[in-house]
Amino acid sequence: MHQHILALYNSAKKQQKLIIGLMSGTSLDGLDVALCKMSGNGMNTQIELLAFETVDYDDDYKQKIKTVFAKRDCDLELVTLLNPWIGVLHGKIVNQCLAKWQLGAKDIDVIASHGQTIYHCPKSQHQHADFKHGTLQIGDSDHLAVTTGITTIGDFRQKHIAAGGEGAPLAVYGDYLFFTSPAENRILLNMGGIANLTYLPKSADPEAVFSSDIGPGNTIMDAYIQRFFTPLHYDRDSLVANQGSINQRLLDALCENTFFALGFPKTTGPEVFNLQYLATAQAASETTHLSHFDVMATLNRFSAQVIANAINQCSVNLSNVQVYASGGGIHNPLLMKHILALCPQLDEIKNTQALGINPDAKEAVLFAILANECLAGEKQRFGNQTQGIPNITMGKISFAD
Ligand SMILES: Nc1ncnc2c1ncn2[C@@H]1O[C@H](COP(=O)(O)OP(=O)(O)OP(=O)(O)O)[C@@H](O)[C@H]1O
Ligand SMILES: CC(=O)N[C@H]1[C@@H]2OC[C@@H](O2)[C@@H](O)[C@@H]1O[C@H](C)C(=O)O
Repeated sequence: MHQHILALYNSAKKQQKLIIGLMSGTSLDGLDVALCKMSGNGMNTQIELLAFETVDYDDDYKQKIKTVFAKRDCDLELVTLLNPWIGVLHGKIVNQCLAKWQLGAKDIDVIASHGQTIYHCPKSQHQHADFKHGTLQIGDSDHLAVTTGITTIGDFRQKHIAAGGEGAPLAVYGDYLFFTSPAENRILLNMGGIANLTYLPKSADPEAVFSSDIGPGNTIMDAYIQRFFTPLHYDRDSLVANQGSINQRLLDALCENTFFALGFPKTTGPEVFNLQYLATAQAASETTHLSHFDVMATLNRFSAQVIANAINQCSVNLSNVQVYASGGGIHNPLLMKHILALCPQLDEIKNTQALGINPDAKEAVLFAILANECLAGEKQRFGNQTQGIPNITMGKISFAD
């Protein structure tokens, strides 16, 4: 037996494993690195988040990725070069974190690497008869494995598409295994660049679980700030949006899109929700004259409205629903205030810290759970195939040598 197969076999049998989850999301802000102590699998999954870092990307990284990110036309040579470059860069970041945590490569069972999404196009978006859903993450796992000396599990989304899903959201798998509770119906809401949610019934009935992208979280607000408030990258503490007023005509135009009429599950990305999307809505509503502050106030409300609509749609006819939020959007006070105001049935929106997981680390932790399932999982029912949740394990394995 090959030494790495044996090592994986031994890891899979271990009572406790150390898995590093890596997430680099659509906001391009940095790499989230979550050191997870994991035991069990399936519904018995236990996680202790031992350490967490977001290692900010420098401007050079952001510029390089933005050249190809969510672009239909781009330089294929650059994509080819970025794929290993990001893998190596992520590997070096892991090495820095390990040094800081005083751990060595041998202490870690596996790395779970999401990679960097550069394009996502479900069929509802590309509408090409010859093709099914498509998604592309770069930051090759072989390069991560060689750079760190740690077996790396990556490229999680392709299996999901191969088995009938859209390649996202994958959060539902980890959410179901770790956050399901007989005490209450739960909505796990993540607000990164794109917002998504998972509904977890207290019955734990896989048939009733569902998950979907919702629409923009921070992505259009971030793009607007980066364009008009250089050198800011986002509207920290809603300082800009707070200075403007919501323009109802622009808000209505922003809400006019076929994506919102689609039922759950559905997925999207900055390929759709971007500055061009805003420009089209401004032209349609004759609001091109608005101040930057009013545009930001309206964009903030737009995100809140689509998020609140999704929560309300999920929780109709249900009592005892608690929402647990995560992702960078929880730090945007105006966004949180609007969402709560638009969901009158909710007394509060908690965050996943109340369930023991740092809300900024949640997505990275979720990929660690997917890797744990790839390694130690058994046949598990997660959800209903027609709800875009095929019963599969995900991830491709890269050895270090
Ligand atoms: N203090 C803050 N005030 C306002 N917004 C904030 C604050 N902190 C973070 N954010 C927002 O959160 C974003 C980052 O969120 P997060 O890291 O969850 O995104 P992501 O993981 O890249 O996205 P996705 O989940 O779509 O892949 C920032 O770009 C910013 O818009
Ligand atoms: C293709 C892609 O990278 N999608 C991301 C993105 O960011 C949020 C939302 O859109 C979600 O669908 C997904 O990430 C999370 C981790 C998921 O798959 O659950």
